[in-house]
Amino acid sequence: MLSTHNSKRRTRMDEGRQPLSRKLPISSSKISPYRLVIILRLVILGLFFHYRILHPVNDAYGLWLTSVICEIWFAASWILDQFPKWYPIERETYLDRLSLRYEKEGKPSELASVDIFVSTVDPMKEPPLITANTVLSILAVDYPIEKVACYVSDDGAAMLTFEALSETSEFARKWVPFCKRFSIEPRAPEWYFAQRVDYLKDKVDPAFIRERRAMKREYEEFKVRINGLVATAQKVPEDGWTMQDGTPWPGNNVRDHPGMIQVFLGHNGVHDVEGNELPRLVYVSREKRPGFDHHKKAGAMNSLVRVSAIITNAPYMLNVDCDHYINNSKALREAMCFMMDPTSGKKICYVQFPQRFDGIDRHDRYSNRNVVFFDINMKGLDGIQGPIYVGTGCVFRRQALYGYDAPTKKKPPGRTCNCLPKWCCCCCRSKKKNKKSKSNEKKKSKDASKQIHALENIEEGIEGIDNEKSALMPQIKFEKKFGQSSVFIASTLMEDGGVPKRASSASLLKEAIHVISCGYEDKTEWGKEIGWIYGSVTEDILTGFKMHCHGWRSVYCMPKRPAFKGSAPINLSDRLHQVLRWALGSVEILLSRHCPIWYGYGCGLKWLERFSYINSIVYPLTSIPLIAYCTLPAVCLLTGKFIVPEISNYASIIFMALFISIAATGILEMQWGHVGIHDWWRNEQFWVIGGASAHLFALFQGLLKVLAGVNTNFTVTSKAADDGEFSDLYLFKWTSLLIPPMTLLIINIIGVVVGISDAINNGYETWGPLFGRLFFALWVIVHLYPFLKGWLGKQDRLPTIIVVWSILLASVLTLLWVRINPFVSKGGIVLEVCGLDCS
Ligand SMILES: O=c1ccn([C@@H]2O[C@H](COP(=O)(O)OP(=O)(O)O[C@H]3O[C@H](CO)[C@@H](O)[C@H](O)[C@H]3O)[C@@H](O)[C@H]2O)c(=O)[nH]1
Ligand SMILES: [Mn+2]
Repeated sequence: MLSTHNSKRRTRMDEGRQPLSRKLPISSSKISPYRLVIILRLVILGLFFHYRILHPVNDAYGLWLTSVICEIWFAASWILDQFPKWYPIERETYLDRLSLRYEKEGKPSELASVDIFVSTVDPMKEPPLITANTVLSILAVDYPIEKVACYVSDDGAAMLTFEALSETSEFARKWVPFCKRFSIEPRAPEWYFAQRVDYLKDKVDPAFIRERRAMKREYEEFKVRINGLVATAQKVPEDGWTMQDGTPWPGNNVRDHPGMIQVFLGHNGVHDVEGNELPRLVYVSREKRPGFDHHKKAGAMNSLVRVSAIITNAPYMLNVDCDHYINNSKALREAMCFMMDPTSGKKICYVQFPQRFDGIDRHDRYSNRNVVFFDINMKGLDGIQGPIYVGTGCVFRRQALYGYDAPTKKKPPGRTCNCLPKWCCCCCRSKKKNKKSKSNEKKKSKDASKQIHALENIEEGIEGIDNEKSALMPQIKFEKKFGQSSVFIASTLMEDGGVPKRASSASLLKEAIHVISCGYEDKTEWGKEIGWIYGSVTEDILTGFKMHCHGWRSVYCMPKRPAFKGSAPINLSDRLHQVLRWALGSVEILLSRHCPIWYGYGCGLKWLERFSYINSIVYPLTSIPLIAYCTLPAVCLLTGKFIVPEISNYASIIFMALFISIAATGILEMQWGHVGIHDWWRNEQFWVIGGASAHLFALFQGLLKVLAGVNTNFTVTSKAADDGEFSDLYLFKWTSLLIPPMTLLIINIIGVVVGISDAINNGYETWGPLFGRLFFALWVIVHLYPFLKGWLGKQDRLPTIIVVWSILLASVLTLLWVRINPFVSKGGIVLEVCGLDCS
């Protein structure tokens, strides 16, 4: 008896020493044929261009040239997209080993602390109830309470958000213990109560049923209070808002207000209804003044980095958009399986989770889920240097955000080397090495003591400064880098996080206000080398790119139960505006100094990773060849010319082979990525729709910004609250983004009509060549089909397909009728239409 118990304990201890996660390469039966097909496709592509370039179309030289140029561009962008998918991997985590290792019985938990950032800006577009749900899911996360702090950044300085947060903190006192007692999922009440529970099936505990009902009622009342706040916030009083204690709300002028910080939970004995502590909840609205560039979301995030460093200074942080709630309460533990791994953890800058969504129509008409990206491309990157950062659902290592290089055995941390070619870097390092190691010892002790002295002058003394880093940089250098807050600087030196114990909360709060003032970042490296990087509305790509350039690696984590879920714009116009913003962000990076084509050679960035970054910023350029290529079929049908000459047998074999290899890569990719054909097809369609509209506009706006200095703004996408099921899908808002795809659609439909009627007029011998052109035009039309659906909307309850066919049929029949009309003689069509024989 005793011995079995002992051996059990021993295996458990062994288990605790095992790795916390494992790489699962894709099985070779799936990946080998995939790679083979890619190589074949490359060869076929070579033969294809060989044929295309040597066989111009003499009577339609312009058409031929345009099409070949477009094809070359498509081939190049295919290469950029394809090769980063060469080594896809998946991963597995072992949460039980994590807790065996870091949560030993009878001892306090050794899991690392995490600061969680939520960003919100406009309470009208981002309803407070949604933000509240996100905050609740964070407060109730399955992690030691004292190790979690939630910071909400309010860029809208809205009293509504502030008061909603106050209500939320009150409701959390009941919600958090309920979640933990019954281990429910997800811990965002709106989504939890939207799930159905089958009380009969699982013999559910009657106590649970009772409490669930009571909690549901409580939540309903909470919702009523929040909606009440929203209702009163609709009309601004003449002299602005006043708070409950009668003082005016400091944020009445959104563009000109002081920094505001309020700690709601996790201090002076606010406990939940069961008497337990709650995680900290902090409201932050950074200072705004006219004449300052606030750098949108990136600026907001950097303020939170500093505030959190002063108040809690956790070594890790998670950031989520206000609508991305925690759907899997173990999400933080999942991330820690990578970050806290004693062997491989140290080199990881962030753990990115895929974005998953609620409330998207079943057909996912506008490819909102982005499944191909999240399930194929990102897994590919994970096999190279790690996924790109997508802006939300990402756990960072704080030190990696401070602009340090990834640790290596040879290189001391703290050295940065960008932009210089490798040989230069190497030679400068080897030269300096000798000198440094000699003087290092002396310098270290001297600077460190100076450092400590400087810090003791401000309120708090600091113990446990990382001597090596402070030795490398004197105080002045730190201030140039991080700004004038010595408390913040001191915090950056504590690699394992934590704040000095002697600090009084009043002085800390004063310092926290200081670091969110709008001049704080002047003449520092914030946004340039450290924190979230400025200069693009897609700050995410840039921020992740910088870290990869410093040699860090990132990790893609896909737990079975999605870790986070958010909402996405489901109507056509909002979706196009979202894609427009993303593409614009990419163009901004393309034209900036951080362009991955030029930037960061000689550092840790792997070349396939670079390919992928290049791909993610040049894709808006593809809109031009794409639009040209989609116009070609219509032109061909109208003029009776074609982009290839009379086809030989050899040529038709090549064309078929190319077509088959394209299909084959797609199919094999779907297999290893576990993506369905439907999602894949949506992705293809939206690639054309977005390319023909949003990407083109982004290109022009981006150029305007660079050439004329027109500023780009961050149009926040609205997060629908709880109005009717998908009512939004059919919402049609006019925007000029719709013009190019609309035109493409119309000219191609006209082309088809003219082509068919022409063939009818000229007898059946012309049907052969017509077939090629028709196929080409239909290819464009099927890709634009979701667009057509969105455009026609729901007004006419007729199924769209009927509308399309009736337009087509009607036109063909009309023309036919004109052709066989016995009352007119056989002149040209044009003459016949007017009904008079003028000759
Ligand atoms: O001045 C601003 C503007 C925006 N935001 C926040 O930024 C987030 C993203 O905005 P959203 O309109 O939802 O953009 P999406 O296109 O849905 O977001 C994706 O793309 C963005 C990059 O364009 C990333 O920042 C996001 O994390 C990512 O989810 C929201 O939480 C906003 O509150 C701010 O905090 N301050
Ligand atoms: Mn969003």
